[in-house]
Amino acid sequence: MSKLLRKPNTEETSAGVTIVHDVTSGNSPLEYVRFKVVDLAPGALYKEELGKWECCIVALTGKINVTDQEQTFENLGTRESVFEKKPTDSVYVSNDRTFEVTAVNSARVVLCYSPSEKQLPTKLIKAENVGVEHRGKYNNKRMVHNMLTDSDSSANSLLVVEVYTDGGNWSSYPPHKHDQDNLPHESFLEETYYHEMNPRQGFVFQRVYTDDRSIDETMTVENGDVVLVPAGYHPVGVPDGYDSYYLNVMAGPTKIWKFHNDPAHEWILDRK
Ligand SMILES: O=C[C@H](O)[C@@H](O)[C@H](O)CC(=O)O
Repeated sequence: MSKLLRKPNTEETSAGVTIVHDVTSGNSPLEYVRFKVVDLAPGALYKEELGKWECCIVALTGKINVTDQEQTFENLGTRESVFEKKPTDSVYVSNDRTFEVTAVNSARVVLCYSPSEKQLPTKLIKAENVGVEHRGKYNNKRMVHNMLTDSDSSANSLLVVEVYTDGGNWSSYPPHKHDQDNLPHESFLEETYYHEMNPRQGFVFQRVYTDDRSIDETMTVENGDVVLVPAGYHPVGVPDGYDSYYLNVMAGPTKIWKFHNDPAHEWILDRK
């Protein structure tokens, strides 16, 4: 199995708290992005001290309360399934803070991390304020929820988006990359993909490849899987009959999303 593909690896770490994914610099090739998926039983509490990391706490499904020990946000979350296809609530918590998440009902929480030195204010990113963007044409259509974009000054280095791609369509396509710290031409952002499928038994194909093909992995990605993108192009193809969801975390030395399309496939964008 590709080293870039992570299957769910559940571990109950305390009463009602199950870690489903925990991507760190210690167990991945990523240095700027950390990623965690946590399942919480009703009433369960997850607590974390952040150190020099900032974190976007996403109420992926279910309802949660979040506190940074100064502010408390209650009943966050808008959906029982990501395939309700509506934005959800998130909370940005900066470095050197401690946060607690408590489940109001059964909840899945996604924790998105990137390095941070300058402490910024904790911020509730309300679902109603999440930008919804429809991209693409022909069989390249997808819908994007922009939770933390590169133009959002709420975070130091973190970008978080979620993408919906209906069956028979491609996204993160034409293939693009952002693996060179070469602004203004291209930025260097590492990336993770957290995937869900509807129906659950579905799969997508995701390729991660570099110009020199030093990385060239084509993966069958299933519900709940994570794909790591340390470098390279990273297109996703969705079979007919299934809908794809993924949540992206991106971070790098500069919080600018300046990608470079694979020249061989950029013509896709020119179709009338
Ligand atoms: O670089 C960003 C990620 O590849 C996705 O968020 C991608 O941009 C989604 C899309 O535009 O299809």
